[in-house]
Amino acid sequence: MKPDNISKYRPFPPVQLTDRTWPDQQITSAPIWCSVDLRDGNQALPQPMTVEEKLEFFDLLCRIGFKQIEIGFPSAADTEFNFCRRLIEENRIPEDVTIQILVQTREHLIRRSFEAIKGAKRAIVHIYNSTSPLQRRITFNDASREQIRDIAVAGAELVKELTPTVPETEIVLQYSPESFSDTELDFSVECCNAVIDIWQPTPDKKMIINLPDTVQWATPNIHADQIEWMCRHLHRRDSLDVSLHTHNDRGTGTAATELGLMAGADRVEGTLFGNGERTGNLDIVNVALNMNSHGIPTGLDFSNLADIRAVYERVTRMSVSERAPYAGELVFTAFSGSHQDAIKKGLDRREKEISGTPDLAWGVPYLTIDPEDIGRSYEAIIRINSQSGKGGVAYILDREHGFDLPKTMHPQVGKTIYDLADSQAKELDSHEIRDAFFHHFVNLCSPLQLIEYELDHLNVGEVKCHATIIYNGEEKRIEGTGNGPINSFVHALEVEGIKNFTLTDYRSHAIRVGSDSDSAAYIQLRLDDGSKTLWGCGVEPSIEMAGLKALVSAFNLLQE
Ligand SMILES: CC(=O)SCCNC(=O)CCNC(=O)[C@H](O)C(C)(C)COP(=O)(O)OP(=O)(O)OC[C@H]1O[C@@H](n2cnc3c(N)ncnc32)[C@H](O)[C@@H]1OP(=O)(O)O
Ligand SMILES: CC(C)C(=O)C(=O)O
Ligand SMILES: [Mg+2]
Repeated sequence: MKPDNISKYRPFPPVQLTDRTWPDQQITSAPIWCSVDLRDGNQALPQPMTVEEKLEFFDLLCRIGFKQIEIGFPSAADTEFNFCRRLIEENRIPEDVTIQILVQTREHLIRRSFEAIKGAKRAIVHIYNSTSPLQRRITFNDASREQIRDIAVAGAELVKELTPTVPETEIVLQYSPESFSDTELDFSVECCNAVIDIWQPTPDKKMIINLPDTVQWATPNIHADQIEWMCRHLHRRDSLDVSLHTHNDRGTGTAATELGLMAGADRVEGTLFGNGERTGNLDIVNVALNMNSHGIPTGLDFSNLADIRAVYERVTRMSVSERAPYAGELVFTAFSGSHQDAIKKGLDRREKEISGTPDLAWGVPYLTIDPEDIGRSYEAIIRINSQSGKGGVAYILDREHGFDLPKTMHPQVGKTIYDLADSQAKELDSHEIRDAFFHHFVNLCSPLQLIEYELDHLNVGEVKCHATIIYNGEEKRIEGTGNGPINSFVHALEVEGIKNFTLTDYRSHAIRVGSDSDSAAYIQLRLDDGSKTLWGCGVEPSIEMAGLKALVSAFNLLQE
């Protein structure tokens, strides 16, 4: 921001609430959720959804588990009205779902809204008028508090009068002092209480008071103070569902909602992935999965978040940011080595500990939830670039290709792969990593190549190996004896005068992924002068041949 322009902004005044209790509260259960995707989300789209797209989105919201869905502003336009009619006339609203419609507290719009909901089994009629000093002064031309309260009262009375005109519909009433976030609290409560006094809700027939953070002017703690203050001063608190509706102007929609719940709210309005006016509405996916991550069930099913996101992106023509919590492309991806190392260790440890303890507490560094719980896979967790470490490379080779590299081989392979990523200045995908691993470590054949070998079993624990090799371009037959195939082959090389190493470690296993008939063997050799110790790998259908090829690979690497 231009420094000279700072002086035109003012701090937001704190709420006088010294005995606030919300900081000590914990969220222990889910609120009532209401999706406003089809209204607040839709009204903020450069190209609003068509009726067909809204129908598809409505079905998606029902599948996710929303029981309250604001379907639009039917009095605003024919498309909105017709959408409402189609839902009702085509019987598309599930028994346990209540539609909600929004309307300004203006007579002709309220009347039209009642026409829109005719025939619905249940509907929330949501009326609003703006209440803040800024809106009173600017939008309503210096209207007084009384004039604004009278708009709310007139709207509430008209809704009360029209309710009997739709006897087949169970009407739930909702009032929002729009721009609540910068309205004086005593005036917000005056408007709300005036409406409550007209509608006279009871604990058995509650109404909804929605307190919108229409524009976020203040920090989330102030929002929480406002909600706690309202909960203390609203009439008939036990007959109300107090509802939150945060936007995200300061990037704190989620925080404001979570603190608002701690402050006593019962209900949350928001949208999938935070679509909505300006910086958006509250992202319900975010808040609901945050709750799940603390073990709180929410009634919303995001177990296949990728499919939900795909429908959302197609019908809204918006996109989910790569860093969006839970849903973003990169949020379960660790690029840096220390993260990769910790995640691999965490997942490995969990795999070992989980048997017999299916509800073992989740505890993997850097991952707040198990990606599998929202339909994302472990394969995508770690990606490799020049910032990656040995742990990540080993993880990919293990999880995606079935190579369980010996621990002391990790630094050698990791360095080779991330040097490659660095030199190519790009991220390597899992197949490129496998290819690079094969190119640099597996079945190497220069300067030494093993063409074939046979074994004669001489005595117990003694074998003779006959092998055909090519060494420095020259084909030779060699022979040696030992206590096993590798040992006898090493002696054959010794007899030929091309052994300049000591075998220091050996490991083999069947490959778990892909070509499952193959075995992998790893051999570590140390040069006789002690200057190098390196691992090589062999991959073959026969475990014996894999071992010999691993030895040849390590030998070749020592000669570089
Ligand atoms: C924060 C939110 O998201 S609120 C929801 C906002 N969403 C929408 O408005 C989407 C749908 N709305 C629309 O399409 C249109 O606004 C309509 C069709 C509903 C109404 O259209 P119009 O009446 O032609 O225009 P518009 O909305 O600009 O009306 C402004 C007038 O209504 C008045 N007004 C606005 N809200 C209210 C209210 N709740 N009660 C009484 N008057 C109101 C304004 O003061 C203004 O009055 P003025 O003309 O005397 O200055
Ligand atoms: C209509 C109201 C609830 C609204 O969308 C807002 O204030 O943001
Ligand atoms: Mg809004």
